Amino acid sequence: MRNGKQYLDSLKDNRCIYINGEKVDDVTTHPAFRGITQSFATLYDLAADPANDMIYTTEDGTTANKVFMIPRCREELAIRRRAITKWAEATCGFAGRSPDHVAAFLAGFASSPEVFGEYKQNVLDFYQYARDEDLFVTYVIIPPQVDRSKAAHEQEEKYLPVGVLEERKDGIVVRGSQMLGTSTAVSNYLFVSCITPLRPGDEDYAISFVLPIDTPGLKLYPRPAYATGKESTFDYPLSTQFDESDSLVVFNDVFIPWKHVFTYKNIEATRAQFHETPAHLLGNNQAQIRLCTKLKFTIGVARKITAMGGTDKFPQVQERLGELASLAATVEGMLLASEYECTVDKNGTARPNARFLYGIVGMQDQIYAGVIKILRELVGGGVLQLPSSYHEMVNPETKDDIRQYIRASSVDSEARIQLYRLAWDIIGSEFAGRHQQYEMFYNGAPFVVRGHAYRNYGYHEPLEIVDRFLGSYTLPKALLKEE
Ligand SMILES: Cc1cc2nc3c(=O)[nH]c(=O)nc-3n(C[C@H](O)[C@H](O)[C@H](O)COP(=O)(O)OP(=O)(O)OC[C@H]3O[C@@H](n4cnc5c(N)ncnc54)[C@H](O)[C@@H]3O)c2cc1C
Repeated sequence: MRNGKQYLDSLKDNRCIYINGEKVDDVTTHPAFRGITQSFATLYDLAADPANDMIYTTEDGTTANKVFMIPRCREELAIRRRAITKWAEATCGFAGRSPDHVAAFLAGFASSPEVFGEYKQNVLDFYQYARDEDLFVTYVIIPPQVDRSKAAHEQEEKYLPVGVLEERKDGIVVRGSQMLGTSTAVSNYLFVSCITPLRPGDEDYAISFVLPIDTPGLKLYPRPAYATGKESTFDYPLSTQFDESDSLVVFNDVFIPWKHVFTYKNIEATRAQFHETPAHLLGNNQAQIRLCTKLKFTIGVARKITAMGGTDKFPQVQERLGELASLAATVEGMLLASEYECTVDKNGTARPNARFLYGIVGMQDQIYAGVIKILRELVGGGVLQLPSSYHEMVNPETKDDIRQYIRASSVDSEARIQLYRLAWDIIGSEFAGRHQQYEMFYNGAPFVVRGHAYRNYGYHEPLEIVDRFLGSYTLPKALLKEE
């Protein structure tokens, strides 16, 4: 189990990241990444402290972080959920790609290694290595947006999505790009593959591999950072601490040794790694645990704001709070149902129930947007009736006005501004806007996630009920005789 300092030290390598016209020298000190690296360091400290109950004994007898656990029964899913929740609470659910997300995919891969055929030992070895070293692995599994109506091999140039350029005795060389590496800039390893359906002819893109972030030829181009230029956590509590960054990832002829290859020019294995193993289920289970915490946090902010402004006494406001409660409870209920109704597969891995898990995944964009809309409604213009920064709260020429007019009857000016600033970082800042985009797309476009819900519902039961009912009546016998 590594601690926060060891995590920070592990980031000081030769990674190649360009932002705002410059190459980043050290992500742990650069203003765009300093906040999030500190936050992730806190997660590692938290996990390393036995008091937080995040350490388990692995099947090999070593000790590791529970986020890497392969759950074998319902109780182990619950144990894993409690560990993931600890991390989610430390980031208020606002770090989508904390290290537990891809750890869940790796655990899922390693639990069904046969899916990887001749590369299965590579998968097992890397899982064990990542688990035992407590590595932070991120992923890019979506081809870049160029022309979505065309297959990978039909794009106007061969290496737009990442593909095999050369096969060598000791490994492969890949070229191209992939979107959109959340937290990749501050992680240790990257898992690269393609989760979107591949077609015959796409074999060069039907690959999966891992590589260290500082591999020569790997370049990251992050979007603008929301922490940059924000001087104070008091003014932007989430932007300054939890902006995990999203990067376009470019592979300029990158060498991958065979030991790091999981699937190779194999369309079926590249699909099956996600959906025949429990990887997609366990990864999405982690994502829903995080979402649960985020919704609880957001609802807590709404509850506090309405109490502070005295609006919670209005029945109309209570109704809106009730709506928030229903939305959050639905997510939590579906998460727990997926755990309760889990099944143990042929390899002895507990798989969260797909009907409930994908049922909620398919609604996530609407639920999150709904929660944000209600919070917007409840805060009114209060989130904009704030000074531009904390400076006005301390400047002798302005502080008395601020104290006098930005207040609530129950708390002082500072507490009110602090809470409303937080609300703005949830609903209105650039960070907030990106989070709406994240919850809508991180798992695929809305039509994709609802496709998962459709495919995994299990229609035998409803069809049986309908057929039984239809079978209970026919045309009147007398009429049939007349025919
Ligand atoms: C904040 C954020 C973080 C992300 N982090 C990661 C990450 O860490 N790793 C990673 O691999 N990916 C990540 N992604 C990428 C994410 O997986 C993709 O955004 C997602 O798969 C959807 O692809 P797209 O954005 O290219 O949208 P598209 O697939 O281009 O879809 C955009 C819209 O076009 C329409 N459309 C497109 N194709 C079709 C079709 N076939 N049929 C009907 N309508 C269609 C739909 O209206 C759809 O909503 C992230 C995305 C976001 C926004």
